[in-house]
Amino acid sequence: MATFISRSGFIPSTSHLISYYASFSTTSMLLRNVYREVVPQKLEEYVLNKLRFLFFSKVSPSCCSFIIDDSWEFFDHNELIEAAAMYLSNKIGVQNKKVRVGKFRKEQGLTTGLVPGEEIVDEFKGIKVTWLLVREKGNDNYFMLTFEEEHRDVILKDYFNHILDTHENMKQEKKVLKLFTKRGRGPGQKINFNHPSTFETMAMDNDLKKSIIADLDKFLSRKDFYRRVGKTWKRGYLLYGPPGTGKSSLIAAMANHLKYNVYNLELGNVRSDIELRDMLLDTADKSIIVVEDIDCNQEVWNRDVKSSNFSDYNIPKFTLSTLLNCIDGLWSVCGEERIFVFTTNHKEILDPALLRPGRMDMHIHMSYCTTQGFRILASNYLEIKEHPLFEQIDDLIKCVDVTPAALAEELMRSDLPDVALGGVVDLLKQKRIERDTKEVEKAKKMEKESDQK
Ligand SMILES: Nc1ncnc2c1ncn2[C@@H]1O[C@H](COP(=O)(O)OP(=O)(O)OP(=O)(O)O)[C@@H](O)[C@H]1O
Repeated sequence: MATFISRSGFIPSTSHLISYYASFSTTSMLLRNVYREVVPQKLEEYVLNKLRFLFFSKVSPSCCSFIIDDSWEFFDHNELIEAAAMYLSNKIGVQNKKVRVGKFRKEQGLTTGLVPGEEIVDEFKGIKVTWLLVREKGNDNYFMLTFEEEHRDVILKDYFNHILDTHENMKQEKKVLKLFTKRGRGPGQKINFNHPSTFETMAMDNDLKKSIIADLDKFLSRKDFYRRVGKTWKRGYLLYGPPGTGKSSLIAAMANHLKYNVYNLELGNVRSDIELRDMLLDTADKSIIVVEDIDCNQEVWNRDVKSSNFSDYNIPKFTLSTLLNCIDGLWSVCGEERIFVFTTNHKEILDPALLRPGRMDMHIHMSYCTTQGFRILASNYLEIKEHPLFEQIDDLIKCVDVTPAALAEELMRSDLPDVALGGVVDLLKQKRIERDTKEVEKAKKMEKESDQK
């Protein structure tokens, strides 16, 4: 058992101990208040910063430091500052007792930041790098990173590139996507693009889905390749299939996957080659440029009709060749990282120039729903993987043409799987009756025709 004995050998009583403690805590509170009154918080931060700075600079003779600031007289904004701030925001952890938090218009979710005086220890290729955000009176904040001198080259060449690349990826991740609708010259309409479609929610053949994702990822990673072979860094996809098979949904899934903005070009109102060129030039890098239902404007797509022949103001005055030349020619000199998507319900009537190899890199057939596709829809809408009605639905889907859109509409009618799937069975049976009736009528017609012969 512990005993308290004073220097004089006198053992203090409990009441003495309590009164000592009370007077000690009152004195310390008083001193703390006086300190707060006399030393303002900003001064305290300043002194602590200075001490940390001195400690960091003198931490070891084999250490060296880089400063990342924005006071370069003859240069514009130092991009490394923004990149470092975002890079470090991902490294902030429980060891950081004070953290800045913000929400910014162009970013999804919250953003965290380092507070002056706080440090972060990062590791790159086994090298320890210590970061400190420093606030100096009258100057902007700057970053100081300290590491062993022998790694100077790796830090300069590889570490900073790693930070810039990570920053670029993080920016893409946090980006709020935009949908631009362009009808001719001018900025057009711009809204936030919040389409929920992703490759996961797309009801389509799994192998096709994987091959599209692989193609997009390959495109993203081949910047140097395109440069080396002297080709424009762009890719074209032609999506074709009946209405309601998910062409628009697939474009949204591609945009969400790539984190690209979407430009929806409405070509119906474009009056001249120049207007078309301006419209295309007005689109930004890292975007998907969409022309939907290209089969709907036959005049536009017929390459035999020369634009100058049109006198009627209501008829579009450019041809498919103009569009294709714009895409091929324009971006070979001034654009990069663009995806072009054309959609059609009738591939068979498209101008062969568009279908020529090299024009649209990938032709994607969006087909009627398959049994595999239906499982994805059931999982999306009802959150179920199995159900006794699935077998019957599979058999019916195999023998009728039904779009994912029609099935999705049926699945939305109820949250109860029995009810929603019952509706799907009724829809498919109805489609089977329609199909049988059509086949009977067709057979009768053929019989009649052969009788007449
Ligand atoms: N393959 C699919 N996977 C998941 N949902 C789909 C799919 N196809 C259609 N849908 C659903 O049906 C709706 C309509 O589909 P969407 O507009 O993408 O079809 P579309 O082929 O572009 O039609 P259109 O040719 O008429 O423009 C979508 O919002 C989505 O809910």
